[in-house]
Amino acid sequence: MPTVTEVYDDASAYDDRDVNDSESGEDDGPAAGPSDPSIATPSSKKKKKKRSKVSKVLNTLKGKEVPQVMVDKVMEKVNEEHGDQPLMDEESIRRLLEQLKVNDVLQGKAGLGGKNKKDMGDHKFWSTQPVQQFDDAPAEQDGPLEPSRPREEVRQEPYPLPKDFEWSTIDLDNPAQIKELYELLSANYVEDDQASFRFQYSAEFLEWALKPPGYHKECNVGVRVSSNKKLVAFISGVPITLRVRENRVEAVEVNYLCIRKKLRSKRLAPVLIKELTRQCHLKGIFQAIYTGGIVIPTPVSTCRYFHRTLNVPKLVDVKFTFVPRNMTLARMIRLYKVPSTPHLARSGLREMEDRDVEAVAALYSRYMERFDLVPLMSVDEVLHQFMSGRGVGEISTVTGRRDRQNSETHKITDFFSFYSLPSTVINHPRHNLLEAAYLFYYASDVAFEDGTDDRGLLKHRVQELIADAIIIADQAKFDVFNALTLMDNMSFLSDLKFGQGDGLLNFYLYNWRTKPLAGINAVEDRPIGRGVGVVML
Ligand SMILES: CCCCCCCCCCCCCC(=O)SCCNC(=O)CCNC(=O)[C@H](O)C(C)(C)COP(=O)(O)OP(=O)(O)OC[C@H]1O[C@@H](n2cnc3c(N)ncnc32)[C@H](O)[C@@H]1OP(=O)(O)O
Repeated sequence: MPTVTEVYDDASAYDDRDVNDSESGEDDGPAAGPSDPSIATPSSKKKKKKRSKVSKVLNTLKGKEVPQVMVDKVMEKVNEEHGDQPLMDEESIRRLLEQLKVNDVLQGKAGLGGKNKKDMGDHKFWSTQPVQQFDDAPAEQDGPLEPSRPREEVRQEPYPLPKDFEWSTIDLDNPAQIKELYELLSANYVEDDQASFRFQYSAEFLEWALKPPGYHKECNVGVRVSSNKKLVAFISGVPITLRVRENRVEAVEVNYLCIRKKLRSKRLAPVLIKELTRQCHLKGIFQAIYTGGIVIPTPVSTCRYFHRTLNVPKLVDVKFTFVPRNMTLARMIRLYKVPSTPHLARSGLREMEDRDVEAVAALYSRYMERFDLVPLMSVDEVLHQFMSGRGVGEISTVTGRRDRQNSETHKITDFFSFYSLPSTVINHPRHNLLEAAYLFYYASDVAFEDGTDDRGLLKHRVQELIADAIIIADQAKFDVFNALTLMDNMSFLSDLKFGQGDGLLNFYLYNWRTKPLAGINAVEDRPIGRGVGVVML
């Protein structure tokens, strides 16, 4: 990983251009689709007619999947008779179709991106689990779906595996075993719908993610082929203390469920999940949090991925994004150009250090009160989450202002953090790796001043912080900066030129009932995005 230190040091090279400024003139529409679909026609009557035509075409498509061929067909239909002045561009149409899909999913009608094509009621495994089912009434009261049990009432022997396979606890203190896990995930973990990109967690990153304070080694559950001991499946759970609305919940964060491609669709996943659940029960843990692109019973919230383009030529080359019709590559490069030095370098932005950890922990705890689903972190956990990931691609910064009483000391007022998670570019002649940065946690004490939301002060501050995160990521040669519609992210995504992605991430709670939390939809008193305050690695 390139280091970022020189970025902070080079404050003299401070570039005063606002990261929001489009240098390419007013006609430079957003390239990767941050804007709402627009219909640019002069007369309102004409507009109405055209809109109804658009909705007619779109309505016929409700509930279906959105392959490229369909986008092309709709584009052709919507734009026919409009010659040089198309009503809607490709990206807008795709997004509208995606939106229809989202609505269907939320209504339980359809799966996403072909990931679960079966009927939503037909979940042989999940219908037996203590999770909210699709047709359950919204939870009146928060709490567990089934009671915790004493250790002696928990099944003592492992679940049976198909013959030829055996259980294997992955020892994270053994570099050879971490390497085996890395190899399993590199070849078999999460891919996008088109199988163009696959997450590539490094071995060091996995070690960091799977060894937080108090982790249980038995919760790294592997499956091997008995004859040759090859690792073919894995699931993990690390301890996490959650606040779900007003309840404190001791849980595990489940991640890295993976089965070798050749062994898919053999109902091995439910066995892995049950075995991990058993291990957790033996430790006295009866709740879990997990995320996934798949829709199963029942998301407590759904967030969308947004992407801030950095390396335009590469992203176009690998087809992560495309040059829209009304744009050239050169204009797109100008549009996404970022300054060379963080703006806050002047006000003390620097890498986080051990001495900051207590202040960051306090700032984090107070800031996270803004959301309904958050990890509660001890000082040790803050140390682990924001400092121990350093060598493996995590970048954490703090900024602050001088203490009024003592001009020598700084008071930490803000922090932000992001991490590196590259993806393998599958079958590309020139590029092997997409270097992606993912926004992690951040906080600002501006949130604690009265009326800051009304005056837009917090929005402004968070925007400054994330603009700097983008600059640092750009300097560190990341190709793209990703964020989800959670925490306060909605307040900067569009201004900082994030484009809406195809991917949705569903959040799930195991054995905990609560009403849906704000994600892509607002919920009661919470605006869009502001329910979820959990970022999973
Ligand atoms: C108290 C402690 C509790 C701890 C446990 C809490 C729960 C944790 C839950 C796990 C959180 C994981 C968080 C992450 O890591 S999310 C990342 C998931 N991993 C990947 O996407 C990597 C690539 N894919 C694969 O390796 C396989 O396709 C996997 C392993 C995902 C499924 O393998 P396969 O494709 O060969 O399927 P099957 O025939 O064995 O089994 C089919 C059954 O499995 C259900 N299924 C499929 N995918 C998922 C999924 N992502 N979450 C939950 N359930 C899933 C599916 O609905 C069906 O059940 P039902 O619909 O018929 O009922």
